[in-house]
Amino acid sequence: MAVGRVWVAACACRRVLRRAFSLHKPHSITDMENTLQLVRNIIPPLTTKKHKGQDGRIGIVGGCQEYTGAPYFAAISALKVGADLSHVFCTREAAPVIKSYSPELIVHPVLDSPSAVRDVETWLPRLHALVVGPGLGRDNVLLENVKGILEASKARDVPIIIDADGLWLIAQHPALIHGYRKAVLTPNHGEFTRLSDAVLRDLVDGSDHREAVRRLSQALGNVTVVRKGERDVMSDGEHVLECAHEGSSRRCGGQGDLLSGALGVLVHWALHAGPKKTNGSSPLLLAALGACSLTRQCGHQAFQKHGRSTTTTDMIAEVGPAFRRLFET
Ligand SMILES: NC(=O)C1=CN([C@@H]2O[C@H](COP(=O)(O)OP(=O)(O)OC[C@H]3O[C@@H](n4cnc5c(N)ncnc54)[C@H](OP(=O)(O)O)[C@@H]3O)[C@@H](O)[C@H]2O)[C@@H](O)CC1
Ligand SMILES: Nc1ncnc2c1ncn2[C@@H]1O[C@H](COP(=O)(O)OP(=O)(O)OP(=O)(O)O)[C@@H](O)[C@H]1O
Ligand SMILES: [Mg+2]
Repeated sequence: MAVGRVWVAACACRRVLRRAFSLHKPHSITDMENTLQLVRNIIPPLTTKKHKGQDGRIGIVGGCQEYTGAPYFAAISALKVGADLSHVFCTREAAPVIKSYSPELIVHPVLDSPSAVRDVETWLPRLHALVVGPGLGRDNVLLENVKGILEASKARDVPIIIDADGLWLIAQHPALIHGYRKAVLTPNHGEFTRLSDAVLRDLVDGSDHREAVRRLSQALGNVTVVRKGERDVMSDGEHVLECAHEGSSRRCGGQGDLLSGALGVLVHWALHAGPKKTNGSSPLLLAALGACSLTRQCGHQAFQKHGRSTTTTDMIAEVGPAFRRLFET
């Protein structure tokens, strides 16, 4: 009986997934199933043989006077997805606020200090991925420090996810990330337009999202780009994946922050899994597909319970069940 129930749940989930994902070229359903199986492959098993930190130490660079929620959402989402430790590097005055949201986060009040780059650099050898931008703001002193943090992270080969105001910085200085193959950019509609205007010489047909994302990725030297929206479209300049997994009709703030934190962990897992597990597919694209589908599944489940009052906090409460439904059934 129990086995039967599990099998039905798995089948129902597969049916949803078949409808929800498509590859750029007309690949078969089996190809899509295989792509999702590859996402499942990168998830590390839970065993008693590991030490704290092994499944992910993620850093979030962001958090200033105006925005304390965004870095919190990203950092707590990384933990809920399965990272062991989540660090937030924010300004001095944002730190006590972020700490007060959760005792589970490690919060460094360094981002507006003259020694910001050095302070973050000392942590870099211990971090598996860095998420740059949620709640960063656009203060020039902070952005200068973030430039230094990006250079230091690249020099150490640390995977970098860039979101929100981090993308504002990239639109001003695309060379900061150009050609770095361990970078993922996660623009929303406005951020994508700003980046395209800054980077592409000639206009792209705005209605062809897949081609627009592929071209932006290519122009940035094949960094992976995830364009969030009604459908999420992601590309490494060569391959294009699309995620239209059922989400919610609520557009409350913070959902992109959840996605960026989740992506930080999945990028680490995908790179750590190695080419045998990913079967030659781009690890960053697989991680992106996983993070998009998970965020949307969280939205779907939260919306079923809370309807119009759904907020990002409700979605974060769904990370565990959503993860199980998508990847562990
Ligand atoms: N609780 C917190 O602390 C949170 C803090 N956050 C932090 O806030 C900071 C700024 O982030 P942001 O996303 O508001 O940036 P920004 O570029 O000003 O975008 C707004 C512009 O884009 C447009 N626009 C957006 N989407 C669109 C769409 N689908 N379709 C069409 N237009 C669209 C929109 O257009 P409008 O509706 O105004 O005409 C507007 O012009 C950043 O640090 C972030 O992390 C957030 O993470 C939320 C939770
Ligand atoms: N119109 C839509 N329909 C369904 N899902 C959407 C829609 N727009 C965005 N999403 C989903 O919401 C999540 C966040 O995307 P969104 O565009 O809201 O990011 P954002 O603007 O950066 O969010 P944030 O408020 O955190 O900054 C993504 O998983 C995306 O798939
Ligand atoms: Mg955002």
